Amino acid sequence: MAQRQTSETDGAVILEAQRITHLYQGRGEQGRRGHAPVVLEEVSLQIRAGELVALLGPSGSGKSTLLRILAGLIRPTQGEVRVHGQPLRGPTPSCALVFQSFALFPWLTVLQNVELGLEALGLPRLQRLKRALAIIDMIGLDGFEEAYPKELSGGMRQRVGFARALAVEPELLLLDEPFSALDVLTAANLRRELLQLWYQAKIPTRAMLLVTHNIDEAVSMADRLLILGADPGHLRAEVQGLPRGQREPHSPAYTHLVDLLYRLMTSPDEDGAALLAAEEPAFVQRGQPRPTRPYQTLPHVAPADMIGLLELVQARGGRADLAELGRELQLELDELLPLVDAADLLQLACPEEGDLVLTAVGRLLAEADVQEEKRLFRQQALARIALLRRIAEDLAAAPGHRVDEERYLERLREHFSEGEAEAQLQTIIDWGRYAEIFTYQEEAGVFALETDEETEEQPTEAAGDTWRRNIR
Ligand SMILES: Nc1ncnc2c1ncn2[C@@H]1O[C@H](COP(=O)(O)OP(=O)(O)OP(=O)(O)O)[C@@H](O)[C@H]1O
Repeated sequence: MAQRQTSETDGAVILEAQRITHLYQGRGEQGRRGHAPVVLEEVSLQIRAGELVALLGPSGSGKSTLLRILAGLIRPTQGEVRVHGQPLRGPTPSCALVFQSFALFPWLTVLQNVELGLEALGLPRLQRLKRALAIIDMIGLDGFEEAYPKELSGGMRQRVGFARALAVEPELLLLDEPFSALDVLTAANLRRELLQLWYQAKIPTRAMLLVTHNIDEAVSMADRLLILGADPGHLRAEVQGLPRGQREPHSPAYTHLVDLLYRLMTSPDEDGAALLAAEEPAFVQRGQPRPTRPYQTLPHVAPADMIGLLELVQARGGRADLAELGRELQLELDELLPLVDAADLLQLACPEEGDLVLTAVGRLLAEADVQEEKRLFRQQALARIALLRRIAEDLAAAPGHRVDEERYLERLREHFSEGEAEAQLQTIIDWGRYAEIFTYQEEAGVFALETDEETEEQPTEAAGDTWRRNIR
């Protein structure tokens, strides 16, 4: 592909975020003892003319929130965004967003959807129409001007999303996983066409910031990569991309960078910049130390899925390359990382130099029958997951061996948003049920100990025995 024509102003800072900290003071948080989870902490970055920057990070690390802050859609709790040195006070035509979900108005035609973005610019009707038609043509939607979104394939809908954003001729295009809802081939086509338009300077966009979960996408597109860590979201490392023209998949440099990124992303507790610098100083620009993690965060995965991954690794001799696993299973980072994170948290496997390596218990579990699998999972879960252990201990001590979930939700809400607190509890429920640590009565929102016929006759003592038997 042709290289992007460079311009005199390449390298000039278009947008700068200074020490952005954000707390969601949403409906769920108001009035509750002043607690609101910190979503982003002290994030500073710059986007310069001429570059495409990828923003990678685990699910929930605040990538979308950061993008919305940079677009002027959300005002950060602390810190400031500046566009060409001027404080950003709200949405600006200089920065346009493309969403993963396309976000089109179904009752408007393609042309009307694209024109909509131009209304805010206050252009006369004829000029709006001309500009919208030109961009529709350029983005490959010629002939579909009067079609409604429901008549279009996913790929074409996203073309409308791009056309709408590009119509305002933004200097900075903010892309929130724009290819992740598309099938593999459509995504590859759209990526290539976008880069072509940009490299050939057919669009006036001067820089792009791309949020992605796909490491291959990031390595093949980005000039620079920003890696966010979670709990709370912070900038872990800044990594130099490969020079354009040297990004052929499977080339040694490409594979090396992919491996490094997997390594970084699967070691959330290590100092990102230090880890990479030891490995490849030329790639690393800077990083920010991890803020202290306030509370154990569970990845939202089903135990069976994690065990499936362990079995696959075991079938390969107990060690497998994460990048290869991801590609083979067609799992993007937001799907693969939580599985790796769960296995690591339970000490069933650990990430090591871009590979996933089973621990001794992980190997046993991967080879075990269902009952033994559950027993080992239970053993690890009770040893490693503080909240599960707490519930198990409370159940053993509680009258009737029943405990209300509200007690734990209250605590979780002090550390997470309302939605995330509920999601954390749901994961605890899924893991605890799978491990047969407790039963959960959904309607009453109550945990109870596993009982069998014997325990029903003598609920108090026998149920305690069941739990004691379970955790052995
Ligand atoms: N409107 C909101 N109100 C309250 N909390 C929110 C809101 N939007 C996001 N959050 C929380 O903020 C955190 C960061 O969310 P965000 O969507 O920015 O992360 P992300 O890195 O983009 O995640 P993903 O990769 O899953 O899209 C999450 O814990 C999420 O639950």
